[in-house]
Amino acid sequence: MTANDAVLDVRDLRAGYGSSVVLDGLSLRMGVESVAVLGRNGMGKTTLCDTLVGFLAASGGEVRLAGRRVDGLAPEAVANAGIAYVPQGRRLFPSLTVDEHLAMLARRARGKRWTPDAVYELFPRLAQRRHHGGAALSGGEQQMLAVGRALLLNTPLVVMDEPSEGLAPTIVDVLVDVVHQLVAEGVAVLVVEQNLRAAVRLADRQLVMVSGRIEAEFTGAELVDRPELQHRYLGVGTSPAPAGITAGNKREDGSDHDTA
Ligand SMILES: Nc1ncnc2c1ncn2[C@@H]1O[C@H](COP(=O)(O)OP(=O)(O)OP(=O)(O)O)[C@@H](O)[C@H]1O
Repeated sequence: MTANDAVLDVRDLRAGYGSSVVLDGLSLRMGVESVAVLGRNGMGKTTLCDTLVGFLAASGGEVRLAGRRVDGLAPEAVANAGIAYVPQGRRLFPSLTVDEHLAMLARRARGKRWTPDAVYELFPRLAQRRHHGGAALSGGEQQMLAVGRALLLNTPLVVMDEPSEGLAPTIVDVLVDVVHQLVAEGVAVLVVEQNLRAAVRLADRQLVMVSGRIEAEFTGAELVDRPELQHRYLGVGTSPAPAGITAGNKREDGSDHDTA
């Protein structure tokens, strides 16, 4: 991939909070593909997402989307430039229904690939719950809505922060299918993941973040069979991990684990 055909090209990105440096010269480049960023708790994965989408100002470096600088733009301008965000915790409005969430973006989605109807077709479960408020949805339904809302922006890049967190395996399957479908349709997907098994299924390349930089890159299921690398990069124990391998000290089956 050359600099010209990169969808996302991040160079020497620096960001943090006050005097605390979190992103310390992070570089990554991706084309139309799905890429996962893994790392222990506190390594700066959410900070990376927030900086890419303009929630947090970079203190140095560059972020280019299809060659165009987007660092320094406000979140809305970044979304308009072409990066949609599915934030950790989904950030939905508890008092708005599913329909109302999608209606907010319906006008700008008109005539494009992803409209509210297309989102309902992708997630039939969401269509059944269209008149329910955000607070009445299960964790899986909330994640579908958060993804659907991002799709309505019809951007060339979607950034997802820990999309599989707390989801039942069947919902993770749905998420994996959606990400593959997006890539097949020409949309790049950058996913931050704590869960190695989910990361391997969601993305062809896994980048490991250590101390605010990308320290290593793996492809396919390389990391799954290498406990010593998991221990080194993700902080998981050296004994064989159970069904789901989760970086740091987070639980695989989070408290909002659901079967919806
Ligand atoms: N709003 C904030 N103000 C100050 N420090 C923060 C803030 N948000 C995060 N940090 C610090 O920045 C560092 C990176 O946090 P970040 O949430 O980006 O890591 P992470 O890799 O996403 O971890 P996790 O998986 O636990 O969410 C941590 O040391 C964290 O305490």
